Amino acid sequence: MEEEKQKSISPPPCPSTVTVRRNPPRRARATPYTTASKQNQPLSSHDVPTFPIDEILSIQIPQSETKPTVPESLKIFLRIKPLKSLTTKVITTNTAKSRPRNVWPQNPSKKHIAKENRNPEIAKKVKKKEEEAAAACIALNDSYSVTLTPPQALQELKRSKTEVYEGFSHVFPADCSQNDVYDKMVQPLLEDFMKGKSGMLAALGPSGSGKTHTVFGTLKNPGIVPITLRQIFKKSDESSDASVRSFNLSIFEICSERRKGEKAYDLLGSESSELSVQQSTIRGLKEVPIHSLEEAESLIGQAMLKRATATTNSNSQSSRSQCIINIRASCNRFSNETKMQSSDAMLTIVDLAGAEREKRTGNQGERLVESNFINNTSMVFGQCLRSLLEYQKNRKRGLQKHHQNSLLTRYLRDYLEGKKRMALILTVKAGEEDYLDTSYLLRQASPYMKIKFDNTEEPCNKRQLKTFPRAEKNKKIKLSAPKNSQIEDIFHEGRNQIAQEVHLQGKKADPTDRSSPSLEHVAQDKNKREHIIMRNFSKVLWNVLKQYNEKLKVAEGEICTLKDSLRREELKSLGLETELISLKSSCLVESCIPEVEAVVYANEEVSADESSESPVPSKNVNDDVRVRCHLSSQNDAEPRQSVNSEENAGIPSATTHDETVVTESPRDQVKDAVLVPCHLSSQNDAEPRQSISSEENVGIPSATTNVETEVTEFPRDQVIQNQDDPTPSPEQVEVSQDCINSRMSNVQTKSAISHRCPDSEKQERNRRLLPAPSRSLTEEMNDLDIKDKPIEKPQVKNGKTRVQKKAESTKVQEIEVPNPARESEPTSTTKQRNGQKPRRRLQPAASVLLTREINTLEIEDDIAEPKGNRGGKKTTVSQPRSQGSVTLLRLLTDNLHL
Ligand SMILES: Nc1ncnc2c1ncn2[C@@H]1O[C@H](COP(=O)(O)OP(=O)(O)OP(=O)(O)O)[C@@H](O)[C@H]1O
Repeated sequence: MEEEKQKSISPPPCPSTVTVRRNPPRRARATPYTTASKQNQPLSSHDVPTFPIDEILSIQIPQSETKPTVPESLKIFLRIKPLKSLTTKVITTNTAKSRPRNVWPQNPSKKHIAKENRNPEIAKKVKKKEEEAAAACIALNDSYSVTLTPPQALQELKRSKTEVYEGFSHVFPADCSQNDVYDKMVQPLLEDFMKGKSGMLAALGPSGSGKTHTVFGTLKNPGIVPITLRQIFKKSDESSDASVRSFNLSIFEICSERRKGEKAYDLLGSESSELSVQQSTIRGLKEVPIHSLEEAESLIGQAMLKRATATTNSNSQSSRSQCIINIRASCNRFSNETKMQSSDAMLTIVDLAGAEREKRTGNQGERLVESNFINNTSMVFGQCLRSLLEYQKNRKRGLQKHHQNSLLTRYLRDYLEGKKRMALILTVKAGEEDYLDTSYLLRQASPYMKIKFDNTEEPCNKRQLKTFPRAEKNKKIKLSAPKNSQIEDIFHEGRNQIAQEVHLQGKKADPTDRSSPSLEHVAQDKNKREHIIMRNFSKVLWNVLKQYNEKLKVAEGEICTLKDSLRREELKSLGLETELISLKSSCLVESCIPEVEAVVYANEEVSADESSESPVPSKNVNDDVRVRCHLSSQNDAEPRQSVNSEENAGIPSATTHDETVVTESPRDQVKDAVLVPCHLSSQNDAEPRQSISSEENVGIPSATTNVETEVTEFPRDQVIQNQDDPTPSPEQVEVSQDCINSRMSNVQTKSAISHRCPDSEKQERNRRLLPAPSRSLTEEMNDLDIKDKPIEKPQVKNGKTRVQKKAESTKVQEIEVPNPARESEPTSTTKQRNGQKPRRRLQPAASVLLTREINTLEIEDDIAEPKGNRGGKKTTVSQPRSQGSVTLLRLLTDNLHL
């Protein structure tokens, strides 16, 4: 039990090997398609679906919904100044106290109210004034219209009548507050300004109508500028990305100096901060960043103290200049919350100097000049708006460039040309004495209500185009999925560029709008653009693939046709080659035909001679072609002579060696004499019968031919001597048996070549045996060969080798007719061809033998009787002597004078 407890308590034994897998293998997530295929059955290669290119191409891309941009009309607000009596009372009071100039507007109404409360008489007077004011020339119909009623005096004169002016964006009654004005008029502009849209607000009205009061207000009753700044910082505090937005404030005025024209002064700069003006550009304007409301209010109070004012009959602090306040908002980076892009926006508020009449103001001198400048500026401003209105009614007329007539209008050119949003607030006085001023203003400004403004912030001039590089960026955008980082980068780049331009130009108080479209809109456009691009790209790619497929098919067809043509050409080439070979062979044959024909002709001749007369040597024993050709040539020339000579040469030899045979049968002797060489060769060779035809005496001519050839090689002197002297010399008569044997061995060797000849007739001849009496003839021939030996052998050998080479090359047995045979022709044959008679070369040597032989012959015997087989090999015994042989013998006998 204790052991079991110990085991249970003790930890399990450590295994011998531990495998620790630090990074388990990961598998790809199953896609819906793979899961579906796994559920059904394994996917085979044939089940792979095709790429749904058709479906992709059939997708209809929704067209981008282009919202029609509704042009916004120029907003004109009307604010009615409170009671005239109050103002006059205030004026009188102020004149009495001589209020200092350029002091922050105070709230004198409360002071007067307090005084009124303390003095009941004053209160009564005020009520009377109010009653008079109630009978003012202008009456509020509703929030959008007023009724202007001329004074009674004017009505009686029928110079004017009651008029109703309607269509205002809002009409602020006399008892409205500054906040009401802000809420109705400034709030929409401020919202757009915070989104990056610029705007402009201008106050118009006669002098003392409350323009400055509406714009700036007082400490206790601040105007739209302090309220706007307050709202700006309030919104910035509420927003989480307030740190990324910064505001700058710039204030300057345009006034007129005698003989100097219009001048611009920076109200936030030093004392003598005059600004340089070039066309519509004001350089050197100080732009002060504002970080809090207090800082902004302080700057505004500072600017108001610097503004040029003067006391007139209409206004104790009449503004003598056009004052422009610019609030520029700049964004440091992209804000995800507000979706605002990092572009600057400018909110411009203009406090115009009130047009004034000389009679009412009583200005003289310099003030009158100022009044003219003010009136002129107001007039130009009005002309610009009227021109814009007329241009929008009829664009064919073109936009009149009245803005060039004043610095203010040049500066506000974009607004006055309807390119940017702006709003106007008309301040009027309601007293009867102010009827003319009010009527003039309403008549002038009421048509402005029809002016339209495009609600787009796209710039139109070149200067502002530089601040919007978005269009160029879209061209360079990559075809990839949109990413926030990319968008941020793009907007950062645009912001940097804008910041750079602002650094270069914005510091010079250029109030032009640098607004940009929102980020959301840009992202949607980008997505749509990429989608369209990808769709078009896929279509183009598909078409290209189709075209390549068609080209591939065409190329394959061309390849097939080329292959067929190549086969045909190969067949043609083969046919041509075979034809060429046949032509070559035929040419060879034709080249050999004459010789062959010569051989055939010679054979025919020989056979004819054989059949007619005697066994003329038609075939050479040696089968030497050279010899045969030689024979043929001889036959062509004088075949009979050569044959006869040969026969003559052979006959005595037989008689010489075998006298007994001759005595027995001269015919046989003659015949045997002809067959002597063959017989001799048979003695020397073991197979003479196979190569020599005894019937046709083939071996004899060869022997004789050889002899003849050898004889032709004799020196001419010797031949001539032989011819002249028929008696053979002892040297000629001496015949060496050994030489004869060697000669015959050569003959037999040569005959071996002829074994290749398939001629059956030749073979038949070779089977025959040579006659026995030919031994004597061979002895005679050997005598001749002795002297010719050193000369004859090389020729024979040459002939043999040539024949062999030719036989090996052509392998035509019957056509073994080389030309070298002719080359090696003896001079005698050449002479024969030339028509000369062949020499009887053997005559001198054979004549001796013939005389011996012929003496023993019985010429009268026509047919030689066989004398028996000498040596047992004579097969031609029974052959009768031909008629030719007999004739030959007779001729020999006659010629030899036997
Ligand atoms: N709505 C108003 N409520 C009370 N007081 C007003 C109002 N409008 C103007 N005033 C007073 O009228 C006087 C003249 O006003 P303001 O100076 O604003 O006129 P203006 O149009 O600017 O004249 P100018 O063109 O000569 O500068 C100021 O003292 C101002 O306090």
